Amino acid sequence: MDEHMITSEEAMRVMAEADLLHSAEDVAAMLDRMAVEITATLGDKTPLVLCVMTGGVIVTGHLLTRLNFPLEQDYLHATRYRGATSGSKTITWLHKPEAALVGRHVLLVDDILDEGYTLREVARWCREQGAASVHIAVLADKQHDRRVEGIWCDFPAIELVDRYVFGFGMDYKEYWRNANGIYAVKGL
Ligand SMILES: O=P(O)(O)OC[C@H]1O[C@H](OP(=O)(O)OP(=O)(O)O)[C@H](O)[C@@H]1O
Ligand code: HPA
Repeated sequence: MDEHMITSEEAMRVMAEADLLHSAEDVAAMLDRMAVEITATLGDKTPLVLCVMTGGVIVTGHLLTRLNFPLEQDYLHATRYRGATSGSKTITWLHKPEAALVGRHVLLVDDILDEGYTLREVARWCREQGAASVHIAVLADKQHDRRVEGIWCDFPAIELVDRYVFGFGMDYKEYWRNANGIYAVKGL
């Protein structure tokens, strides 16, 4: 068993003890607002929306149904936590988009901006590929002073306290990405 894995019984206990920070209704309202802001900025730019897998999959799906303008969709997979609750400083690319980025207005969509290593590297790579612009949208923008230099967020849906969170795409040791809301792990 992977050192970071927990049993489904432990996963049940984590959920039972967790604090609900934002309900599904809160999240929906914040995504509505985010979609309006993205539309104002990118609605006439036919952006290429890139989902940052795995965590970005749920927010990307919910967001896309709120964007009523022409866009293209692709995905990438970059990871640095790999099931742990603290990450390495370097990211591992597991998949790069098929779509050409040259001259495109790219919108990166991810679940959480935490220390920022992941999105900083992904954004740097997009620019290196020739993107005309790179915007970043995240469901959760965690508030603390450990952010790396050179990262930004154009469209944060929710500002979060500095706790380890799960739900709506975010995992606790690979569980509960499916939780319909944002929860904080007890004690973390
Ligand atoms: O701002 P950072 O401190 O870099 O952390 C945020 C990143 O960490 C998580 O991905 P993870 O590495 O867990 O990959 P996964 O989505 O495939 O689980 C999350 O989905 C973000 O991409
Ligand atoms: N929860 C889940 N995944 C994460 C977090 C978090 O708080 N920070 C970075 N990746």
